[in-house]
Amino acid sequence: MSQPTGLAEQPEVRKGLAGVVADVTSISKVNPETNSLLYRGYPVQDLADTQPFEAVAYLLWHGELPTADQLAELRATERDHRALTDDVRAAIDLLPTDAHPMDEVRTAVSVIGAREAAGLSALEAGGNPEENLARSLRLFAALPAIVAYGQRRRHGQDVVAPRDDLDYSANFLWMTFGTEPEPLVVDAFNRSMILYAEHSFNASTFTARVITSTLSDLHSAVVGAIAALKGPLHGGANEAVMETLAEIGSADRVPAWLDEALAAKRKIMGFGHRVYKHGDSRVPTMKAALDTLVEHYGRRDLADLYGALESEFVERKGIYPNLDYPSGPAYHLMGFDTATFTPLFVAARVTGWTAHVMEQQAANSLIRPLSAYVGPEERTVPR
Ligand SMILES: CC(=O)SCCNC(=O)CCNC(=O)[C@H](O)C(C)(C)COP(=O)(O)OP(=O)(O)OC[C@H]1O[C@@H](n2cnc3c(N)ncnc32)[C@H](O)[C@@H]1OP(=O)(O)O
Ligand SMILES: O=C([O-])CC(=O)C(=O)O
Repeated sequence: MSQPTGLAEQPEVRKGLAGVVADVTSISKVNPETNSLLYRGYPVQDLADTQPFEAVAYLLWHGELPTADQLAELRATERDHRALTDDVRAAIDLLPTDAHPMDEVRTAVSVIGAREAAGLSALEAGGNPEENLARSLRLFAALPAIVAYGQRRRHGQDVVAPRDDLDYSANFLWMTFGTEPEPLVVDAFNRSMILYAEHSFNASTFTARVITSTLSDLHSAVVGAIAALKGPLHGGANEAVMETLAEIGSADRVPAWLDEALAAKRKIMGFGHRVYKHGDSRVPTMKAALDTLVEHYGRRDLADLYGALESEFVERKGIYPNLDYPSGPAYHLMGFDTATFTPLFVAARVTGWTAHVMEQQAANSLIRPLSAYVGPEERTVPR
């Protein structure tokens, strides 16, 4: 066996692209020093306090908040495309009922993409800015019915038709549970959608931009982004948080559980972040929404467990919760299955992903980094 190439001769490698600035963006600014997150210049917590999610989607796509007329127009189009279509339902129904809901959502977006690009060459499918804006809005409108049907199918329940008298968040909850949602729950859900909508060059968004950079189409980029988001180091953490809390069971068991988990070098899901090292800017807003739900549903036990794990882990490791930590239990209290949590993240993040797809298309350069080769030197093939 020939010797591997000497590492000493290699250029500097930034493992995981940590600290690498890959491009510019005007969509959001993550600032770990001030622990702030801006969407198009607006603090995310202020958007969560004041805006419906549809207005934030508009902001991410267009760069400005909508006027009343622009919001009404967006909402009218959203209503036109919110029902589960037959092709998507048939594709989901082909999957095992215990398929992971992220696989259902990924498949559903693939089906929509094939429908939208039917008859187009790969180059044509890339589309122009106007077509991609329209595709983004239709996909945003279609996702709630897909996520809601996924949860219902696992419980042997049929589709609930959308209601035109309800806005995006209330209708999402209606299609999932088939009951009129309470305003307090709608408000907490709306906040979670806004907080999850966008976060600069995270792994799934970067995946979408890599795919877009090859001149592939918007739906292909979103399918790739969904695949990246599924992983527990990224969006899949909100699901894993709930599993962790269920495994621990109660607040008094936290210290012993943590002793074992840390001795086994387990990652504690919902804690830590590649960019924020002193706390995630979105956590206080989502934690406040969780507190409201805890109060509403009378679940002090869950709040105690949540608080005990947070304070014990922060004290021992100095690693803080990320957005997935409060959103997991919040979605649980709203009545979502644990496996549905990451698809909810998809429904929110599709706004940020598609905004990045359009930004990438507007100033494209093929994303193709270099690698430092550490395999065998050139050698002769045995004959
Ligand atoms: C919406 C989102 O996507 S937010 C992220 C959601 N993901 C999670 O919650 C998964 C749990 N967290 C993690 O795995 C990490 O914190 C990540 C992947 C999010 C960030 O990772 P990185 O920036 O690469 O940091 P890295 O993994 O190198 O961690 C640095 C050190 O802190 C430790 N650490 C970081 N997070 C955790 C954690 N959640 N539990 C235990 N230890 C942790 C690492 O083991 C490492 O320790 P070491 O230096 O002794 O090896
Ligand atoms: O930014 C990241 O790396 C992960 C994250 O918090 C997100 O995508 O919301």
